[in-house]
Amino acid sequence: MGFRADFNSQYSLLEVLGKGNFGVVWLAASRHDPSHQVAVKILPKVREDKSREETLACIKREVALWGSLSGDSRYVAQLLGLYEDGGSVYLVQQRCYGDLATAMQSGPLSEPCAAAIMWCVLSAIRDCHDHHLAMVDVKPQNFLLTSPPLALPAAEARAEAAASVEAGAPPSAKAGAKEGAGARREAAQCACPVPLLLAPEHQAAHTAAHGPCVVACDFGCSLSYSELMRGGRHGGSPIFFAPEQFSSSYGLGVDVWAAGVMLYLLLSGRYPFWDCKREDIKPGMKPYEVMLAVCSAPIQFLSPEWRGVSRDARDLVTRMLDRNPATRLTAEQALEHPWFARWMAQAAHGSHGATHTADKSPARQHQQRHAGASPSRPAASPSAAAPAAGAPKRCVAGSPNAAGCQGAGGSSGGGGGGSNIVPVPAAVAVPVALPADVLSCSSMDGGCPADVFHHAASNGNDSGSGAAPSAAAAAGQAACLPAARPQPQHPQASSPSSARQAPLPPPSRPVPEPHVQQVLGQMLGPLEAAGGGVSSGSAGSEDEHNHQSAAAAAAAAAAAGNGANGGGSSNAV
Ligand SMILES: Nc1ncnc2c1ncn2[C@@H]1O[C@H](COP(=O)(O)OP(=O)(O)OP(=O)(O)O)[C@@H](O)[C@H]1O
Repeated sequence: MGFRADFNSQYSLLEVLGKGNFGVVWLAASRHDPSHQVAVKILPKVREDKSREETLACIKREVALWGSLSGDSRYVAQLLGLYEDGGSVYLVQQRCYGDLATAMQSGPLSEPCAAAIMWCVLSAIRDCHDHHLAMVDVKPQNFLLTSPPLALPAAEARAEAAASVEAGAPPSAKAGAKEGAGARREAAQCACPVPLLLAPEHQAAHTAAHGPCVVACDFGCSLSYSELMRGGRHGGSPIFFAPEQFSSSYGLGVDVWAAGVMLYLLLSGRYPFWDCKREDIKPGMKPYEVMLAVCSAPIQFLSPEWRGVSRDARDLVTRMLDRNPATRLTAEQALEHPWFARWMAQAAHGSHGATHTADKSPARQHQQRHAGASPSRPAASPSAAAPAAGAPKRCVAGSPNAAGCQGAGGSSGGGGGGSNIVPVPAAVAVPVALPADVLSCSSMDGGCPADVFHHAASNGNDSGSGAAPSAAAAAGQAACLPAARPQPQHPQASSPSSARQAPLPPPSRPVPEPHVQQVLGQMLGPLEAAGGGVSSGSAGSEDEHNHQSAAAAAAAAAAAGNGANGGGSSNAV
């Protein structure tokens, strides 16, 4: 593949950090400077379900897409070295500290914490879009912490603290019913496992040298713009799918939708269309159950976790979860939402400010404009009302008729004011079980893993009818697990005071080895030549954000006979 062949003389493997579907991620140290630690993803050159050539094509494609961003975006895990031997590929990358999904297991986060995280998520998405890439698989599992997670008090401790706040009623909690609810929420129920915007002593330490709190990883499902124009491929994690993702073509807006689902999760610990906690989502939900809920269940903020959450936060969630991709916020617009101005002021002044002078995007300028402002509410402090732990709960998606989504509900859908969703093929209604948790990247064609929808659609039935009645009934059956499980605890969880003693993040941004650019240059060449549309510069017009535009462009390209096929197969490598 043209990668370096001397991995073993450069690095020594220390311990396993995690396992993915295809490889193992190791912590490794440089042999020249053992204090220089990196993460190394070791991928076998042959996978069970495909040939060596197909496997290598998959790896090359992901590396090329990732590499086109890494280096240009500080919100993406940095790709530092590329090695191979006879049996494996070694992707040397920035050492991170677990994924966001794990870090947020202890429940909803405070608003400043969620804002700091979402700022990084949207910035990563914006940078992807500037490079003509759709991330496609935006979800907490694909954002890694850049510094060790902080220990949070156990759920019980937070509930206790909540009770004591109720009893003792500190001044902030007495300020008014509304403010009191917010204070209790922030104090006890919501903490911040990510070292940013925490106690003042932490904030002071988060100087400009410290980078984003989370970075994006895993570009295996990502699509270049021309792939989107050709109809994309059905990759990603269905529960994070935008409505248009259940149809044949979509655009960059799917990433903002998925980030909206993430924001809802960060603030409430729940998925937006199911009234149950994240860990209680029923495994094995059918694709059409997911689809009907995503396309038609109302977005509500009724669960107790939303009490005390600001109107701005809800407004941003609602605008990111706009079912019409043409009016949905772009990543850049989302970054300009007042909610960020409110909570990110300190972060902008500290960890995001001084090091971003080269970033001239409007979002960046907006961020700089607000760098001196003070947040109107204090950052989270330890204590108040944890949600009642785990009462058995039925999880029901909202009414399929509550909001329109053409194609999803047959005669019952389509009333939703401007939805331009392409009718969903009936084949999608074939009850194919989703992967265990409907959270995993479920697909790639073109040599990558098979997709539930691809699988369903491959029976050739492309008619837009037939899914609705039974599917609509089934949507109401999307259920939580029958009984809630205990809240998972972070292994280090102990007490608020131990949280305050957690180590600070590493200060500097890792620098790629010199060979990386050269190898990537060789890999990006074919991608671009194939019309991959991967760019190292910024562009990203409004049109590109609109899947209608993508479809129109694909149609025009097809008319011009340039090979757009609309069939969703990748030929990028
Ligand atoms: N740079 C990193 N630093 C620290 N830990 C990492 C890093 N990259 C990945 N990990 C850990 O390793 C685990 C597996 O990562 P990997 O990217 O292989 O899994 P995955 O998301 O399932 O990807 P894929 O579906 O492509 O196999 C992650 O869950 C994460 O905890």
